[in-house]
Amino acid sequence: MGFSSTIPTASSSAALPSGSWRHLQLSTTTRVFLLRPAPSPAKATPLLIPVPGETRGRPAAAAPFVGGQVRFGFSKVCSQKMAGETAPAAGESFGAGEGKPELLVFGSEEELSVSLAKYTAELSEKYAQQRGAFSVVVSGGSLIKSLRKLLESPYVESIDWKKWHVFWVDERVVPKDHADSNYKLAYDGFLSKVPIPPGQVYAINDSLSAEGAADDYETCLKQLVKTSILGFSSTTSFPRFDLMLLGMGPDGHVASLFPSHPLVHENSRWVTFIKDSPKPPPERITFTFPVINSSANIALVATGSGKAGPVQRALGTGYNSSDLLPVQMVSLVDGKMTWFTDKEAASKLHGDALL
Ligand SMILES: O=C(O)[C@H](O)[C@@H](O)[C@H](O)[C@H](O)COP(=O)(O)O
Repeated sequence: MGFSSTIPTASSSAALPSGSWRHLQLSTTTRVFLLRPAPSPAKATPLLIPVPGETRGRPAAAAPFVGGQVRFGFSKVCSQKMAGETAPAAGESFGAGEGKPELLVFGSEEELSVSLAKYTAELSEKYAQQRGAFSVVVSGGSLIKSLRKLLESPYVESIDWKKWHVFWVDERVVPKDHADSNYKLAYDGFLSKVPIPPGQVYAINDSLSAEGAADDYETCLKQLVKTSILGFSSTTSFPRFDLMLLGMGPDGHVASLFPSHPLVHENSRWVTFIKDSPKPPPERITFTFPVINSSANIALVATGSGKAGPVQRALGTGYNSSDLLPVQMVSLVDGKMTWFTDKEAASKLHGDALL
């Protein structure tokens, strides 16, 4: 795997197949929710969608989601729908549509990883055919382990890995072979096991300072936009990645954008740096919110009880304070956000009626 010094040429585009949620394999322990478009990044009201065949739905009145209505019912209990909306037949797409975040709650991290692989593979196919390239952003942390099912059949042999272009939403400013390196984490656990061309794996230049590495990475992204490897949002004038696979810290940080840190307000740079990260190591580079929020798709993966607080802040009601957690500032301008959670991470959202 190498640095991003070689800028690949743009590939040709092709017809776009429709990717959708209708192919998701949802277990009986998995629940799917749609979230109303948030009026502000702080507030989104989840709406229950029972899995087709599910019969244990709960009445809307029992839902701790304030204002939450059962949107589509597949059982007698969950039979309400939003005024003016048409319920799909059981088994039909759950597609939330652009702008509506979707919350998936899995019975286990294992089930989550199966679904995350399918979701990623479908987007890979979609963008490889549509644009001839698939731009994927990863974070560090447990996310990499959650991608493990992509390394198994049928995905490992069916995904067109040669179309993948891999980026980091944040990176620690350490050598690439350092134990703290997010590149090393991803390489050891994922990238070394799939045939993505090395020139399409965009690690930071680890010979530079934090400032220099951020500048270098931003320059790299700008070159890739010029060659159409990366999309560009004419709405926001920031790059538009096909998919960001993001983790979230127990403090609600995403990327290296930490609570109450001024970097969360950076609105002109594509890539910036931090030298006082509250989570070690202190020196990092990070994508900025305008870049994150210009994405076409974000999968925000949060598992375990340690994430329950920020999940509640992000998705529960009544948490639209002026002091937003970074995760509350993830708000796609024109894209689709999907939360992949387990029941522990979602536990503060709904009490025992759901789990
Ligand atoms: O560079 C980093 O420190 C990571 O990218 C970090 O932002 C991580 O993604 C979250 O802290 C979630 O990590 P876990 O999923 O391991 O909790």
